[in-house]
Amino acid sequence: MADPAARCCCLGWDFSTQQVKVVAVDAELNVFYEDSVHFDTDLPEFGTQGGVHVHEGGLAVTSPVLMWVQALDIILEKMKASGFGFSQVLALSGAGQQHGSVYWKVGASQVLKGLSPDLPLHEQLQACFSISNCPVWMDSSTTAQCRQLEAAVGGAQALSCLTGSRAYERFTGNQIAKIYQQHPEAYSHTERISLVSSFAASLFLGSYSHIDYSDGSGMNLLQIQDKVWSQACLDACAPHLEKKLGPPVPSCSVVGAVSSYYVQRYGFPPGCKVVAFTGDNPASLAGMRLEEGDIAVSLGTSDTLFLWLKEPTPALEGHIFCNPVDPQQYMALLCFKNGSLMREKIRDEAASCSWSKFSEALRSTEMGNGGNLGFYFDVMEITPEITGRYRFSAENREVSAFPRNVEIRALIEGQFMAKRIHAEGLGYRVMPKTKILATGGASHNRDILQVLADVFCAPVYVIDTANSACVGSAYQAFHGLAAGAGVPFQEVVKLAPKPRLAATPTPGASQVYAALLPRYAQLEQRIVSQTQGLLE
Ligand SMILES: O=C(CO)[C@@H](O)[C@H](O)CF
Repeated sequence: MADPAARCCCLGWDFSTQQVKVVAVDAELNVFYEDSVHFDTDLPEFGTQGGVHVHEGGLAVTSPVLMWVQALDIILEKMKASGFGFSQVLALSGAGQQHGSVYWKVGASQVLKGLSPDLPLHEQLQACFSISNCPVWMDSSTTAQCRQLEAAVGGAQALSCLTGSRAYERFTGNQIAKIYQQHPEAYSHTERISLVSSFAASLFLGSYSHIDYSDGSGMNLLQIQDKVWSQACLDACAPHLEKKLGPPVPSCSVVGAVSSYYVQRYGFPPGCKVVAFTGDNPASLAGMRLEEGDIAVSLGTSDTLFLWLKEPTPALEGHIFCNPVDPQQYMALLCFKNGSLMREKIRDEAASCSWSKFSEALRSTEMGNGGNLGFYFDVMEITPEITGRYRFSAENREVSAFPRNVEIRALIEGQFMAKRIHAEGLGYRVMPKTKILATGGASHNRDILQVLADVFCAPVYVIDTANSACVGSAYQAFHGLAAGAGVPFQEVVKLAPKPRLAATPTPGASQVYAALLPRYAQLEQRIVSQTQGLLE
């Protein structure tokens, strides 16, 4: 790492599920410093596993808010000990795990405002939270509250049209409703409710930071078209909620400057700006520098799609958020649970546990797989809700098995056709300038990427997203400094390292999949209907 002591820079923070991470990015958009604090190993006194506590019954999942505070103390002390040049920091921004919520006790704002630079944060904020263990995105204990919210606004689709998603257990409005119902005292002693992102920004500001439009879209409370809280949703969750949330702001807003605590204790410049923090996924979209028409595919345990949308079509699956880098546009997330574990199972069954044999099978079978289509959901799929394996011949006749090589291609073509069909269901359209950015384990397999390029008929680039939320936050900090002059995000980040081209569409791919995609969609709907017992 180059000398971190004397380079003008912006900091990007990520308060994620398992750690707090920071990167420093210089004016040429090079990352020259990074550090992290892992909750389980660096703060063992909190007794978390994977940064969380899973409570009895496995539905309620929380994290101790003071663990997050103390992690910030530790990482700042590590940076100080390494001689980091805090005086060169022009601005900072950050990300937080989405949907989690923090409950500031009445009077906490005065403590935040008057922090003594002689003491660490966690010693001074001990009594500032009305809820010590914050619900996080892994919580699924609010099904009743989800049904109540949907009923209050006219149903699941109505809620999706209003807030970008139907009700989900992890979404913050439902979590707040549960706390109001089960801990009314704590709720009444709460003067401010933050997301993890705006909580982290508040620590730097020394006052309550606003919730940004993008992370606020993950609450089932924000009207994503008008960018204001939905009074119907607020009222359905808990009383006086608008006052406790404060007004939402655009994600590239400068929300203030670091408090004197950071100037005196660490040497930050008094004018160091704080740009609104946002959710980890919106920050990752910024870090990947997605543009209109692009799609990012994270090929991991679950496969996650990040979409840039101009005109969203809210649905009963997936999530539409306000776009973090262009307030007039949107982004969407689609999660496919049967990702790499499904690919590994078929590799073991049909390619003798060998990725090279798996790749050989893809190279030795034609695009379109002779019209054979497969659906492989060994765990209950999210998008859509199906489980089981289904195979169909070119004549749409269900068959019990495919030859090994056909099975392998049917899995990969099916996974990617599903992604394209459901992305288009949310309003996504492949455009002439579309780039597909691939990341995650399977993005190292060029033959898998070739199928992705063919199904989408678009070039596939590979990027390293290890620090995408942090790097995206640092880019947002630079963008917040420039946005005052109306400089668009893409202009601010044009010097950033470029992704590497990995695959381009095979000639004729467009015709092959134009024929297969509607068949795949019809067969998928047939399976959904059968699964839901709607067919006799
Ligand atoms: O729940 C999620 C998105 O909706 C997760 O990706 C969390 O943001 C992870 F922190």
